[in-house]
Amino acid sequence: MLQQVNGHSSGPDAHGGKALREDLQEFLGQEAPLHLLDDLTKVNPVTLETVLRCLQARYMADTFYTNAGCTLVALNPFKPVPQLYSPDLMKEYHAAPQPQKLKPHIFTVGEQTYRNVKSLIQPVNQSIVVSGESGAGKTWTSRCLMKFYAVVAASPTSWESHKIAERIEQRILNSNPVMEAFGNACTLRNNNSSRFGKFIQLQMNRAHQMTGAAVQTYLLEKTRVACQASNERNFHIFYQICKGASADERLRWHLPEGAAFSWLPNPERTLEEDCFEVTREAMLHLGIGTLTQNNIFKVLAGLLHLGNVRFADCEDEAQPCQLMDDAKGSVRTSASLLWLPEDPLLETLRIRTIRAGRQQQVFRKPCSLAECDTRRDCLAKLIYARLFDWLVSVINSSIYAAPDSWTTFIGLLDVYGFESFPDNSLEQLCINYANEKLQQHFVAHYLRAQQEEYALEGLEWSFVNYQDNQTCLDLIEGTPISICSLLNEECRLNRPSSAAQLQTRIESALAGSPCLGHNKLSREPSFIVVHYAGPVRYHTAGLVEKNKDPVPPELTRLLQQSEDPLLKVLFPTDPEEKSQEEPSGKSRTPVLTVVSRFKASLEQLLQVLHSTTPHYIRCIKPNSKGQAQTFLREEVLSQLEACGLVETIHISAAGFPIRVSHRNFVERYALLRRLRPPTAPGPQSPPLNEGRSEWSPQAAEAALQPLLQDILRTLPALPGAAATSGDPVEATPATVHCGRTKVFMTDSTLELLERRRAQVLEQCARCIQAGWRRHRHRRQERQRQAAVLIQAAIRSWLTRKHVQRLHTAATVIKRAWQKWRTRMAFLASKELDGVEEKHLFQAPGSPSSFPLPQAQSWLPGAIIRLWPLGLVLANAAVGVHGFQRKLVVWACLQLPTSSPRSYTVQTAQEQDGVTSIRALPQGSIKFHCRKSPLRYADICPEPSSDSVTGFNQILLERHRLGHV
Ligand SMILES: Nc1ncnc2c1ncn2[C@@H]1O[C@H](COP(=O)(O)OP(=O)(O)OP(=O)(O)O)[C@@H](O)[C@H]1O
Repeated sequence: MLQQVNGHSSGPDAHGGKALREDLQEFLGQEAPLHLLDDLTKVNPVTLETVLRCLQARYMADTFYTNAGCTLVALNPFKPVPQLYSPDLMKEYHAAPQPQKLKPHIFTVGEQTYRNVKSLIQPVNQSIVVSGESGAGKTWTSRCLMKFYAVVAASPTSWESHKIAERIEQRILNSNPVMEAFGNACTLRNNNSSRFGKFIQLQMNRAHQMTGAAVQTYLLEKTRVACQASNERNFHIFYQICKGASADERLRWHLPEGAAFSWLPNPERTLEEDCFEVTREAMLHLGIGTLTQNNIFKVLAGLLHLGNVRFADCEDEAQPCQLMDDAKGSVRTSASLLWLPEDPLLETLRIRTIRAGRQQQVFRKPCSLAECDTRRDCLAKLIYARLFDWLVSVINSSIYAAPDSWTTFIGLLDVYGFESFPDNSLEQLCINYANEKLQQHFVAHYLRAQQEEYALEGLEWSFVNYQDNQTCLDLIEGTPISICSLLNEECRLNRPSSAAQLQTRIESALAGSPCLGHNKLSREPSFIVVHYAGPVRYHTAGLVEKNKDPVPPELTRLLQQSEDPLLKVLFPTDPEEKSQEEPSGKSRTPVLTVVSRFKASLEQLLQVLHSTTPHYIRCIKPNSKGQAQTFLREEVLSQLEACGLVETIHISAAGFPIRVSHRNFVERYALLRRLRPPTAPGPQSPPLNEGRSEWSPQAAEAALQPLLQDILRTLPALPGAAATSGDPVEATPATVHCGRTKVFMTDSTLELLERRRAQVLEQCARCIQAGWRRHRHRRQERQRQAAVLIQAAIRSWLTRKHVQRLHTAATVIKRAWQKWRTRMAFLASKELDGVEEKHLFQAPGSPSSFPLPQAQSWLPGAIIRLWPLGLVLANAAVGVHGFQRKLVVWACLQLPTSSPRSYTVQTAQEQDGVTSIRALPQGSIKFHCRKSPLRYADICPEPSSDSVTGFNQILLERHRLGHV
């Protein structure tokens, strides 16, 4: 059963078949919800058959994406699916708190990588490997992912940076139609097949905005320029020019309507990729102006005409091959379009120059017909390959970001899928070699590493057998002897060897390899390599030549003579290059073969991949005809087997795809200990850099253990949290395992841990906020108290100053009052003295004549007693005037009415005041009452019983009475 599960069984035995049928019957019971299973790991049991049924059910229900553990399986719908890639859906996945909870989609992978970059968990850089057969949808998927990043990684803060980001993204997206026009072609398997591998690095700045990109291409199938398989086409760009050029351009490029070109097969087929305008527009956006574009298209037209150059076989070997009659015009047109001199062009195509001897003597040897054709094809391939590389460099410089402007990247790898044709050659060997390498990377990343690590970490784990392709890789690229080394050796020795000889050499040198096979029935010399995806037979004919990819130096020299501005850029006169391109047979410099160049670029790519967190999208082609709603089980099955998907599902379902070192785990999740009930104090986190002098890995591990256990003890809290998410699988207790140096967990556990961590961080943030508010309140309170204190001190100081001023004023008043009183007393006494004297010497019979002793005895008392009352009454008698008033005053003063002449009262009510009272002795007493100008004169400073006081007091009272 296990063998079947892993797809290794050669044929089901009776018992296995019965068991499988039973399983299937059980499974059939669940068939109804089959299309609802988002993850193939939930299919039970995980067999090719059940996985296939699940995929088919989903495909028929128009559900094209399914998870397979850590991999996303993408089925090609072969029809436009509205809303499946809409910007709204992109935003929905981007905004989702947990995109994994949404339906499986390439946007889930895109969002996951984007969040990983943001989380800064090592390794920060991400890569997405999109693999699958030709036509399975790799390019489509990469394009959609680029659009996704263009939408989500473009939320810059300022308008200016928004514009810059938009421009960069637009350029990155514009690079697609240009590269597809020049690098894609219609093949038997895909109308828009990428004939090159592509790794795009989307570079992001600290704010996680896309600031630039870099494109690396691999192994362009340049032979297609000059040689196309039947029913296939040349690169799209040739058809675009021929169909889309204006009348004027046709004239300039010598492309009349309906012209036949031998390198332009099947021109009658019209594809949507033939849109010339789209390519021109995109080139313009990438900074390739109309002039340069026209130059490029002129050169391409020149290549088309070159393809029409035909030679006739010449019987005399000493003579160069003659041109066919109808080819003369083609040579002329081609030479003029490539801006090359016509005769040297023709001569270079037909005559070989050989340098030999110490003096490097030059010999000229006419080429055979086959050689002429090869040289012509080589010239075209050389120009096209350089043009493609130049375009990639222009695209790169257009989307380039300075190294200090980006910090992280997401890499998108779109490589040609595994290929197996009836006739396979060096191209297929390289492509399948690349796929083997990527498969190994995948295996190393997910399967082998996982299992080896489990064993190392002491985890009990029932291992799954997986197909290790190292033996196959050893056969292809191993040292000291492998297919690559043997091919390179042939090129280096430059010895003439037939296809059969090469086959024998490979078979004898690598006889011990289990992955090398031989088809004895085949008439053509070949060898078989048993790849992880199946055996492929490679023909040895032409293998060495293709590997050499020889460029006759005369061809390069010829192109260096061109006056064409573009060709001048593509073929600069560089002496170093010249010496490299002229390897003599005895040269010791290692020959740069196609295989060695490809191997080097592949190793570089794998280095980048190894330094990133990889994600895998396996594209599956439901049928080879490109029809919608057609699911051919056999074809899908072979693809599932080829990509080792079932093994992946099986191991991912039961394994722990997440592993974190103890140290990182403690660093990140130590705060979860806050979730523990406060009664049990746990161990304190040791400072991670403490005690460097005595530091040892073992000691550090030991120190981390209690902490780790403490954190893991908080995990019983997790099922509760899981329950809220509504997924009972998350509540499984055995989702975390603590190994010797690492903690292993499932995706769902990691998700829960992250959620809990976010909760704790939120609590912490709240705590900090509360603390800060408390602190701020306290500080404000202290400030308020201090202000009150200062205000009180100032007020007290001001009051004291005020009282002092009052005191000084009172003293001044007191002094003035005393002075005034003394003066008044003096004046009064003086006046009285004057009156008395006057009275004494007055004639008898005057109205106020009293006997002196009597007057002396009652007068002062009467004055003192009566004047206040008199004044009061005098002033109180409001409304009484004239004599009546006098009478009132007299009455009040109890003056003797019998002798009215003895006193005089002068009132002036109309002025609110008493002018004077004159009483007995006549004219002896006179009070001058006047309102005091002093503010405090109403207060008697030192009242004494016998002093005359209260003038002003009386006046004030009177005044108040007047107001009543
Ligand atoms: N998600 C999709 N929705 C609709 N059509 C799709 C989708 N994916 C792929 N296709 C269709 O399938 C065709 C082939 O896809 P694509 O060119 O991406 O394949 P590929 O794997 O890149 O092939 P190759 O390796 O030959 O370049 C596309 O031209 C398109 O018509």
